[in-house]
Amino acid sequence: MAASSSSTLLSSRSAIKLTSLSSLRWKLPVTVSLPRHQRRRASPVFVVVSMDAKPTVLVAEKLGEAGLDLLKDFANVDCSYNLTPEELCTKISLCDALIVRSGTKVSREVFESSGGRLKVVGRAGVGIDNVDLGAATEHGCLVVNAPTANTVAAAEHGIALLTAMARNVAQADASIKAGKWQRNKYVGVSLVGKTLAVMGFGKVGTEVARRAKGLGMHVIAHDPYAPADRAHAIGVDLVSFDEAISTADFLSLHMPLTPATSKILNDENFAKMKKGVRIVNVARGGVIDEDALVRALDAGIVAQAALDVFAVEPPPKDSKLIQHENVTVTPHLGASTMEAQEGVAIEIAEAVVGALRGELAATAVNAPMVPAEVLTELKPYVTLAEKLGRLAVQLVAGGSGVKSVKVTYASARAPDDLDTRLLRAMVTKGLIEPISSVFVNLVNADFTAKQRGVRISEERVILDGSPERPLESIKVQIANVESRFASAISESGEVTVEGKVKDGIPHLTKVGAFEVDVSLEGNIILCRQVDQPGMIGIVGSILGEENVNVSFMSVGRIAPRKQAVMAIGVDEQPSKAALKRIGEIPAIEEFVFLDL
Ligand SMILES: NC(=O)c1ccc[n+]([C@@H]2O[C@H](COP(=O)([O-])OP(=O)(O)OC[C@H]3O[C@@H](n4cnc5c(N)ncnc54)[C@H](O)[C@@H]3O)[C@@H](O)[C@H]2O)c1
Ligand SMILES: O=C(O)[C@H](O)COP(=O)(O)O
Repeated sequence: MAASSSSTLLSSRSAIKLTSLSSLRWKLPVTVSLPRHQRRRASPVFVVVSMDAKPTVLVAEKLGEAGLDLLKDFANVDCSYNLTPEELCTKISLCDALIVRSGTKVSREVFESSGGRLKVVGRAGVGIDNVDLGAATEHGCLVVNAPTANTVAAAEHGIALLTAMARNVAQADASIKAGKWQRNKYVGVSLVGKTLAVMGFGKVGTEVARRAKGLGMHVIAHDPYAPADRAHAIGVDLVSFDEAISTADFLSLHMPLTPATSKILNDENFAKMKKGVRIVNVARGGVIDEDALVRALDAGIVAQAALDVFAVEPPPKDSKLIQHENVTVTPHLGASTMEAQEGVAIEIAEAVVGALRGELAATAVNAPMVPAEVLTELKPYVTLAEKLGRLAVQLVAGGSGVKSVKVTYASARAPDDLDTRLLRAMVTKGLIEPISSVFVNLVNADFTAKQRGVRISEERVILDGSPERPLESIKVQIANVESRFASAISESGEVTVEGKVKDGIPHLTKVGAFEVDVSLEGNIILCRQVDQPGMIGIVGSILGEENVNVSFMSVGRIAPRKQAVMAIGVDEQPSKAALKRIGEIPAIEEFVFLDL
């Protein structure tokens, strides 16, 4: 062993930026509509959808045909539009997945009403501000979105609003239809040479910037998280918020609605803008304080605004903002092109079907993600991690209360070359599922551990040698507990189990201080006995007489003729009578049956 590093990883994660990762496929454990006992036996990585139980997907807002066709190949699809919140809560308990656009609030009540059946929410679009992500995570429900298919549509709509606003297209159209011919009234402003500040330099913002440069505008951008070199590559300077809003002739908003961006354009910030600034918003209505915008329009600070999105949708008919003569509005049409809707429908249908199958598309917003190639390599270790968690918790004596768990990964890989989030989630699953009715998956593992007061720390032991395998061993230790099997307590005082993967099969290799070697298939009996000849035969023949098939046997001892721990892998659960007979063997000091 060359070095060791230690860290506590109980991080909670609400969202992951995926722009650069969209070509990868990811997987996670999600189980659909299976009875608990079947779920537990299923591979923790891949979903098992029972052949006679097709999942049900509720499509609550209109979705393109191509997406519906994809869904129908795999699931029962219920297209029910315009549901009231109450109707949605009633229906949801019969659904494994829900697909929405921006018009449906997926509230905490929806998750609570699902009774644990809802496993995936698919947002057919980008913004997930209508989905209660915290509640989804707490309920182990994966949220996926379709972040790329409507980017160009939104950018084109932003440019359409920009140009239409500058040339009063909507107002002039209304005027001529009202029988007027007002050429002097609708003199516009030119775009060429003007400064456009793109607020939020993500997917849509970048496409708007490209197009605006093509119109001859000087484009700057503000985005605290965007890399400057990406902006420079298309000739855009990243600037501070204050510089952006104070130097722009035009502002185009492209940031998400978050607590930090809510009402970010307010009285204070309108006061910093150039008099006569023009504003386009195809992001989210909530990023503007709408009352403050009306004041800024009335004061002439803002000359014009073009808005596709509103704090409340649809906005009240008598809204001063909507009725303002210098405001151009569209009813949240940014993503509404034939092409974008077809693309979004396919993108979200693939993500939802993939998630129901156990494959997590790159668009998960509330789960750690593990690339498929990493997962393939980690798969046997994932099983090992879960089984070690199951073994460790079953070794704890009732009433002890599991609070502090340490997982140690021994690997020749560099720390940043081994993503342990999936392994940690599976240890957590193994620790918690046998002692609760909670179904734990990659989405809710950290949350569930935290909620139950279980602190899981991780340690890396960096081994010398060639890092061909991702891991050499995993050790799970539970501190400050009594054990049902005293020999499982290591010298340092924790219930300790350790395992390795051999020929692709997870093995238990250490219990407490005793080295054993038994494959983690079926169930395990651990016995501590005085090391003496014939013990394997005695226990083996009792199990044989009771028709229990032994798959593996291994004896670990401290020294010859002293204490030894025998680990026996059994295919079936031995009867009480068989276990009693084993317990009655004089040399056996303690034993425990562990259900894997
Ligand atoms: N009107 C529509 O129909 C329509 C269509 C698509 C997207 N949208 C909305 O447009 C917005 C952008 O979508 P996207 O696909 O480009 O998302 P994105 O995630 O690719 O980009 C958002 C960018 O905003 C940046 N950002 C975050 N906080 C910020 C802050 N405080 N100030 C400035 N920038 C900040 C992020 O770093 C990111 O680069 C979202 O709000 C989305 O919901 C609307
Ligand atoms: O966030 C988005 O993707 C857009 O606002 C589009 O929303 P929509 O799907 O309701 O059109």
